[in-house]
Amino acid sequence: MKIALIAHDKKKQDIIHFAQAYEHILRKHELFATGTTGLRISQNTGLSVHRFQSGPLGGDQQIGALIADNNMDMVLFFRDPLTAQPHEPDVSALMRLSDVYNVPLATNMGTAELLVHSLERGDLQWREVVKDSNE
Ligand SMILES: O=C(CO)COP(=O)(O)O
Repeated sequence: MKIALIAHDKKKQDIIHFAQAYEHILRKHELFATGTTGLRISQNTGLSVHRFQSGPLGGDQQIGALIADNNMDMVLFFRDPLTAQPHEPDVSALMRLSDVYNVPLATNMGTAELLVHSLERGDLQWREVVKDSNE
C-alpha cells in the first residue's frame, strides 16, 4: 500500500514517535511524505520515505495529485488545529480529494493508530479492487 505521512510543525515529534512505534508495520509499505516530515522520519527511523516538497511549497498538492490518480491508499496527517497555516487552502484541498476518492485519511494520531492496525490486519485490501476497477 502507498501511505502518505504528513505533520504540521508542532506535530512533527508526534509523527516521529508514531513512525518509530509502527516501523515494523510501515516498513512493509511504500511511504511518501511532505519534505520536512519525510526528512525527520528518515533521520529518526530506518524507514525509506519518498519526499515531496515541503507542505507550504506545494507538498500537500503533490500528494493530492497522487490521490487524484488513485495512486495513494492512505493519508496519515497529523494536523495542528491550533496554529494558522499559510497554505491552509492546500491542506483543505488534500482532505477534500481524500473524500472524493474514498482514501482513508487520519487527521490525528488517535485515528492514525486505528488505520495502521487495520492496515496490518489487511482491512485495506479493498483499495486494490478499487484500483483494478479504475485501470
Ligand atoms: O505543512 C505541512 C502539511 O500541510 C507539512 O509540510 P512539511 O512536512 O514540509 O513540514
